[in-house]
Amino acid sequence: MFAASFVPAWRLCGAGVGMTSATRVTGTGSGLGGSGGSGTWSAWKPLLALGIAKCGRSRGRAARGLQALAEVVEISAEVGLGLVSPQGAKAGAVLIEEDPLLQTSKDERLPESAARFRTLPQGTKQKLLALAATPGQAEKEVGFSGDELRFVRVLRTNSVSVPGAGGAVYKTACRANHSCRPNASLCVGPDARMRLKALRDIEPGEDIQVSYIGEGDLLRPTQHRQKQLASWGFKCGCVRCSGPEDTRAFTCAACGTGLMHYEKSEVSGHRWGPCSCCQAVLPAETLRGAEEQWLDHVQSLRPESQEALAPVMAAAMYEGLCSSLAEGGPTAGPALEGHWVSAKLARLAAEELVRQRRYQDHCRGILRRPARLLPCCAATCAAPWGVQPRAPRPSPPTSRRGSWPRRETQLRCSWRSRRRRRRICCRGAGTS
Ligand SMILES: C[S@@+](CC[C@H](N)C(=O)[O-])C[C@H]1O[C@@H](n2cnc3c(N)ncnc32)[C@H](O)[C@@H]1O
Repeated sequence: MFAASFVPAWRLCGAGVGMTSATRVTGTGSGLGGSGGSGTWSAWKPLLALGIAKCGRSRGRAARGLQALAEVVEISAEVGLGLVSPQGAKAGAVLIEEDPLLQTSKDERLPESAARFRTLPQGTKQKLLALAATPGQAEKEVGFSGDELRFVRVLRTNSVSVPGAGGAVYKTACRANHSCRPNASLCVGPDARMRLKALRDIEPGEDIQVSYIGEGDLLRPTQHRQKQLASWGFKCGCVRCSGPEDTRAFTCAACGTGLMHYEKSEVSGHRWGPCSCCQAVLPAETLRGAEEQWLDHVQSLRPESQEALAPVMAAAMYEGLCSSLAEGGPTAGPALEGHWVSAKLARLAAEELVRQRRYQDHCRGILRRPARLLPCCAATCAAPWGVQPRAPRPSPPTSRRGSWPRRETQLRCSWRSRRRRRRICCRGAGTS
């Protein structure tokens, strides 16, 4: 069905530093040549200066002569246009608030969308056609030409999924470019109104970047993320994609405390590096085998028949992982704060704990792990389960035996002993 494939679901995700941008022409409207990579710029100058000024709550700002929180600027010939924050913003600030130019329904097919496009007012058509349009699979574009072909491509490139409905396209928010460490997030309500929110403090002049892929994918290794992004027709060069791999670290089986990071190198090939603590090197096959085993475990949580059970099983697996890492042993495991498998298990486990309406404090502890792995997740990780990241802690237990449930106590103990061992190890390394 068309709707499932075209809505690229720019899902919500977290913060971090953005991609560096090259040339920047801050938008007063006159500076753009035709090199944005997306076509009909000349018909479309006013967008450049609009920033937040035309969107909902920002009307007041514009009237008071305040600067926009987000402006559309030219980033580079390759990237095209993008959003920038001229005066910076605090975490949680709404940078843009706007209604869609066009909404599509859930099971709508391309010909139906194209038919609807034909009936739109000329002004709306122009605004839609001015958005970026990545060529897609030729077979899906058969039968379209001219403006309709461009419109179909605009839909594919810019459509944002609306909860419980189909997709929607926005005039300004759709100018946000992607980063695997985004600093902003697209939040769309069931009414399709878009709020682009800062996930962390944004510096004046910094690019505003969102993630086009879901949080689950965002936690996964570079190669996986690049594959997901291929349909937008660019190779992501963000700090995470061009820097060291941050989601495939294993704990060292030799010392039980250090980490072995997966190193990306086009020249010498990809490999796991030596232990950060004892410098031991493990054969690549050992680590690959261990990783595949854990991937199988996670895959086994997938089948729909067991969907309801998945969080329960994940909680048990996560608990097992925590204790095996705490105990050390002959097999290395995916690091709690450095491997996407642990992060995924942690999130599913937290889901289960929230479902049980127990272990709220413990659950926040678990959620902090993927958040540390990818700090941008801190805000959004908690949201789906209604856990407020900054909710007050419950009063401490009177005695460990007394009020804390057994599982909680066990996990806390194993984490604590692991932390203690790491401290000892680091002290040892420092003095030798
Ligand atoms: C939704 S549009 C974003 C706005 C677009 N840059 C424009 O000029 O309107 C998505 C397109 O922007 C470009 N893009 C987004 N993020 C990018 C990135 N990190 N690196 C290179 N190109 C990117 C790609 O061409 C992608 O298909």
